[in-house]
Amino acid sequence: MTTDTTTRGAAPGASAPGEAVLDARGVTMRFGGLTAVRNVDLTVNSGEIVGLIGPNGAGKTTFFNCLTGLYVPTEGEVRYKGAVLPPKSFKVTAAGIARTFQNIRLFANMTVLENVLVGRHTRTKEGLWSALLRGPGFHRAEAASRARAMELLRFVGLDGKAEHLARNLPYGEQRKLEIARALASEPGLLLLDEPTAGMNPQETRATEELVFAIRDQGIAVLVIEHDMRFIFNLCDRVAVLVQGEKLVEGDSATVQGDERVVAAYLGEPFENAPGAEEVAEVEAAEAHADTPQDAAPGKENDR
Ligand SMILES: Nc1ncnc2c1ncn2[C@@H]1O[C@H](COP(=O)(O)OP(=O)(O)OP(=O)(O)O)[C@@H](O)[C@H]1O
Repeated sequence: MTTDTTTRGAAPGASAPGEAVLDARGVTMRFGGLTAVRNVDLTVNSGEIVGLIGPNGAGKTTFFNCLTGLYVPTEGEVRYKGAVLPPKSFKVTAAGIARTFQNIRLFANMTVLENVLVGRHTRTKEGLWSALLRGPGFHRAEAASRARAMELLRFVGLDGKAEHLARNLPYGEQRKLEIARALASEPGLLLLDEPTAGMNPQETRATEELVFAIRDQGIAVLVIEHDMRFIFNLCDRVAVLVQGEKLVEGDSATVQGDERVVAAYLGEPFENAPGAEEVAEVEAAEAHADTPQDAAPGKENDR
């Protein structure tokens, strides 16, 4: 893991321990006749990594979009550090919530450093005139922004590639760059939408460590992911959405042991797997097959 420990102090957007950073209540999102998210409550406290899991189409990304101002929920309320969120994504980012997307959304023809600098625009006070006149204030702000962007690139292990074009980075590094760009807005809450999708096991492990390091800086994290091992290793709490509703919420052991989750989600890849009775029948048949059959009447010629 390439995390630079010199950047491990509290992040600018860090919150007091135990503070409710995100408080979503009764969030419902309807698209015409389809209710994609129904009456979902979710809190994320400072210092926490919370997972959001559920089968495809369960409403996870729609819920994220309701948290980040991309959608205005049909019903319900989302608060960030006690204040109701404005219904515009750039205002949500300015308030302190940053996100990455399921499909990577980098500026492919810009450099790695430029991508992170773009992420800093909500924290840059210099206005249009300052940029046009390029006075000393502008140069100071620009130097500070570049220094912070380089610090973030060091944090995710991409400082050696600052001048590379984003499109030339390998896939796993593009995902890291997305995270660095999100961190550039100095959030108090980071939302990660499938951060390990398409990654190999080493990249997934490195992402896990990166998320822990982000949490250690005082940034709360809410993560959607289909990789269960990643989620259960990483998260303090996990909420399960099924058909738009929150089915269960709890620590990893609680969620993993919940039969409804096993049935609705964890069991899904094995949808056609035999039930307990069928397993017992097969085991009995196998045990029977292992016993010598030669003595069975009428079976001598069956082999
Ligand atoms: N803009 C939209 N208009 C209409 N229906 C939508 C829209 N966005 C999502 N949906 C529907 O809402 C439901 C939830 O979709 P969503 O993408 O939130 O699920 P998800 O849990 O993120 O799925 P996945 O794990 O596959 O990404 C789906 O039935 C989807 O087709």
